[in-house]
Amino acid sequence: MKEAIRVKGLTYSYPDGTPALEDIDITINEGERIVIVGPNGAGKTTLFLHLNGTLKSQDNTVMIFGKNLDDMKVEERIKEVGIVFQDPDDQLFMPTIFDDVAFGPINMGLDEEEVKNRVKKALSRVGLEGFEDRVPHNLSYGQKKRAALAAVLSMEPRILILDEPTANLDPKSRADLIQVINDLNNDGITTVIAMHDVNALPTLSDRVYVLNGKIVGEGTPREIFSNSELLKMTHLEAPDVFKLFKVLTCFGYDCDTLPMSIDEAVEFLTRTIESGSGHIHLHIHEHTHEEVRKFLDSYNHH
Ligand SMILES: Nc1ncnc2c1ncn2[C@@H]1O[C@H](COP(=O)(O)OP(=O)(O)OP(=O)(O)O)[C@@H](O)[C@H]1O
Repeated sequence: MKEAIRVKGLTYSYPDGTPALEDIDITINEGERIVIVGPNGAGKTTLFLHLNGTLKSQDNTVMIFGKNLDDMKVEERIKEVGIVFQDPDDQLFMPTIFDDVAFGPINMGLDEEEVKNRVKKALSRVGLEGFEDRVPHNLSYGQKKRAALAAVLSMEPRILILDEPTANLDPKSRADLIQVINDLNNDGITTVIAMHDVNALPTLSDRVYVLNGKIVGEGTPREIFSNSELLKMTHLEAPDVFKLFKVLTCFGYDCDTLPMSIDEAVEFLTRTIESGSGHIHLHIHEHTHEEVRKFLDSYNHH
């Protein structure tokens, strides 16, 4: 498997002396879906700015598809790594959506026909067909988020980095955007996402890095959310579904199979019911109120 991103020993402090990253080691393979979680100020944005070369690192600290990022020209970098920032207003600054989505391809020196094709394709990928002449400022927040994604997709990067893609979206827009991101990943794009939304996290990641200035944890979503020490240390919460099922079934059930998302919960319940043996037995009543209380408290204190 090809390595898409390798970060080795990345340490960074801002010019005013604020330390942001310490000795970061990360390896991401092509096609992986990675989520980076961590509290506010953990260094997620700073890390992302190193991954597209906006912030400079030492030689060979950041390798993109085996090449030292600092040796790559801007045109080469934007073909490999696209970043969608948290606030779409940071990315939409032209008079029309067409201009915004065409901006990257034009700067890549593509001809007019190819620019038009790319804009059309990118807008269609995010469900904004026909939005070419719209004024970015007048779009809804959810539409702006999708337009900002289209403005990056039009450069057809092999690695897509998204900072808080699901923040402040209504449930339908959130689900739609998750689908778009997963479709892009299915087409082979490596996705690296920073998010606080732990409920959406399992639907967007194969592997998680927990960042808190340093990398303090790495593993599958299940490994991360089963590690209560790590959750406590980083003030992270497990997804609601996982917490709920843990409370309902942990007493006597195999915690390794507990669902982490609504989809997994539906699958889990269907499987359990169909298996016949399957009484989703609420063992809670067999335990004292005090035990259950303690269990819930251990979560609430994160
Ligand atoms: N331009 C800057 N100058 C000085 N310090 C900065 C600058 N940008 C960020 N920092 C500091 O670097 C640290 C990491 O910030 P960063 O924005 O990377 O965290 P984050 O994980 O993205 O946070 P959030 O979840 O709130 O978006 C913080 O202490 C922050 O105050």
